[in-house]
Amino acid sequence: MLNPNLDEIQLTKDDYERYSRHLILPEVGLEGQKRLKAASVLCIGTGGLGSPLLLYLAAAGIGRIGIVDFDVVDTSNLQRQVIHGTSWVGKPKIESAKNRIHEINPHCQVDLYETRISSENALDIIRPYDIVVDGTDNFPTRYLVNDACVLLDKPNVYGSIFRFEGQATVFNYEGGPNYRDLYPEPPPPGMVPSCAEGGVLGILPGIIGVIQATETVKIIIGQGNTLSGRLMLYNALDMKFRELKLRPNPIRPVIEKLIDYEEFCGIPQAKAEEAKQQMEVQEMTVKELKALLDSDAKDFVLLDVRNPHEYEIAKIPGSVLVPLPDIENGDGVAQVKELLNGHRLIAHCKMGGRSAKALAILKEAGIVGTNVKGGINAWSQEVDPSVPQY
Ligand SMILES: Nc1ncnc2c1ncn2[C@@H]1O[C@H](COP(=O)(O)OP(=O)(O)OP(=O)(O)O)[C@@H](O)[C@H]1O
Repeated sequence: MLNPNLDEIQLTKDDYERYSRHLILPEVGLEGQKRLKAASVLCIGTGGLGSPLLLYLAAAGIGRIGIVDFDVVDTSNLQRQVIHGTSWVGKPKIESAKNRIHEINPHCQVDLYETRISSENALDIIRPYDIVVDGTDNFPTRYLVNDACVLLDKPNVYGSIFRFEGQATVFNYEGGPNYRDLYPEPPPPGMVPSCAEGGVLGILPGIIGVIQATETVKIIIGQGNTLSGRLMLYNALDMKFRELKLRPNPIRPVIEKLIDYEEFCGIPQAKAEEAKQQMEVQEMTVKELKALLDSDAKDFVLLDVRNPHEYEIAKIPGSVLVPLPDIENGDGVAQVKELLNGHRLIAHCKMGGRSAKALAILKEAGIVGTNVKGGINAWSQEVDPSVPQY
């Protein structure tokens, strides 16, 4: 239970009406509603998870909400980031969120931090708030938010989503476990694909984000059993919830200060590897590819290494599909050899990364090819706007 000193907190006439369905719940009542009004919550990330949880925290009557994000609203966000509307595309997410929050509840104080939370600013940003809700989508930020919450002794309400599955829990609450008890080590860089690569059902963050909002409200009003010590797992396809027990690791290293989390998660090393891989393959622009396709040249094969369902969405005329996973497991290498039959190889994917990887594998099998810079997205932007970007 937070904010036990409620002497200074009064509800207005509008508050009584607005929160009447809370006030008649004995578990919330006047005292609980005052606690919500006195509370301050920092939401990091205003994307898939941040959107629904901010809507409900604002509607519930949280007195002060801080929002951290550096990004602008993109059209591809609108399928799940329901706090943002079409007219906000291209504008800062935090401004869009504040606008919508004040539409729902003008009494909520909203503090904006248009920045990437980092080891340099995290403690100053988090310190003034009672609870932190993590709505971000990457490992360095999750370890950073965890460690900052441990150092400042703040509860950290966690959620994450991918494709059709999500998880949620409460870290660092009343002596309970934290993120490092669940994941002592980050996964090897590149092993866990992002939602931008793997996709996500738009409704999924709504479910997980609303669970995060529920846990936040329960901590504030001191009711029910929180998810502290329990990791809730949700599968939307099976429509099943499961639970894992989490315990503080007795030999977990003590967190004494914030570190370089990009380095901890091996990201500079992964980027250097990727850059090296890309430098080692020959490249061509989409305009050069267009000129080649329009010419009489017939001495090449244009290989598309995306997945079959991406090929369904958009394709470059004349391209042949051999997905990267097939090349990785070896079957695709034989297929490419057969396709080439003495012709030269040009490869592309969505943005150029997967085709560079495919070409690096093929090179080891003695097949040298050229990568199309920027992939089909660049083709759509620079050559043929009728090809959809996704
Ligand atoms: N270190 C950070 N500081 C502040 N905001 C962050 C940080 N890391 C991630 N975020 C924000 O967290 C949100 C994560 O949400 P989500 O993954 O749904 O959105 P997205 O990045 O717009 O999605 P996509 O990658 O599919 O385009 C994003 O708005 C992102 O800008």
